[in-house]
Amino acid sequence: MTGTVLDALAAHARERVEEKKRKLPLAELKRQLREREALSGFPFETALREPGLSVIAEVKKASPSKGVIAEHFPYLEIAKAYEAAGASCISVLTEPKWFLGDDRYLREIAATVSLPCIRKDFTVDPYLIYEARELGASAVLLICALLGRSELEEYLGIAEELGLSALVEAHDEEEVGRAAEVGARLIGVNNRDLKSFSVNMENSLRLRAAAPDNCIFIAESGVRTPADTRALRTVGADGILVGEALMRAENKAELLQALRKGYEEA
Ligand SMILES: O=C(O)c1ccccc1NCC(=O)[C@H](O)[C@H](O)COP(=O)(O)O
Repeated sequence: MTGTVLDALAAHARERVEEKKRKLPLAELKRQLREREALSGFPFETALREPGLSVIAEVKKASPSKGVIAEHFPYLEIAKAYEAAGASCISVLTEPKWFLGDDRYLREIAATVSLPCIRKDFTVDPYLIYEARELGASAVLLICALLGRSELEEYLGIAEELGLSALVEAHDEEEVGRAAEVGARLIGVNNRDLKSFSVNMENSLRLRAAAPDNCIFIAESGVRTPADTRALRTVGADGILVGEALMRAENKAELLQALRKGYEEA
């Protein structure tokens, strides 16, 4: 990859969108959506508002930083195990090149489990939001580093219209401020530095205070121990987004329970 990883991911996402539009133009996708039942009640956000630690469990086959995480990848079984373990929501990667994700994984998981799912992708065009709805998602990820203020507002508006929640991801104070200004109700702070790939929990611990008290605040990346969730509670975080640690855990229920216990003990 040349440039930053995020630049490469975004450039490839733009190419994917053009290909998707050639296969199914946006007007036709919108027409198909009009025939579907409206999504009401913002199920993703509602699940995250439950008391206690909210856990968004990620179905993640590979990543730019770790390469292949799961050679054997029974994605439906993994999603069902997350549901049985008591996760609040499921994150499904659909980025195909570096995360080895697939739209099909999202469609099938959303149709199989009763937990709300977020489409984890690099949303660089409204098409991906409409498509997320068509695939059965209840939420999309909007990354501040990829979207200017007006795009963030526009994309949030589209998500809202479709009944989808938007998890707005920030890495620093400026991005948290921008997320708050555009009215994001769900703000995620990523602990992974996308240039060095280093993970530092301090990022979400420090930035909680920069986000509005009444937003749902999610710590993303590198969360793996009860000590992490204990520290997150002390700063007032509401939830976590966990990929690798849960993917590698033989007993997902045990890890999830331990993470919740750490949070409750704080
Ligand atoms: O995971 C990566 O290597 C990565 C690289 C570049 C951009 C994004 C990346 N990850 C996306 C995520 O947000 C994580 O999958 C998610 O927060 C879970 O992280 P983890 O628990 O550390 O697997």
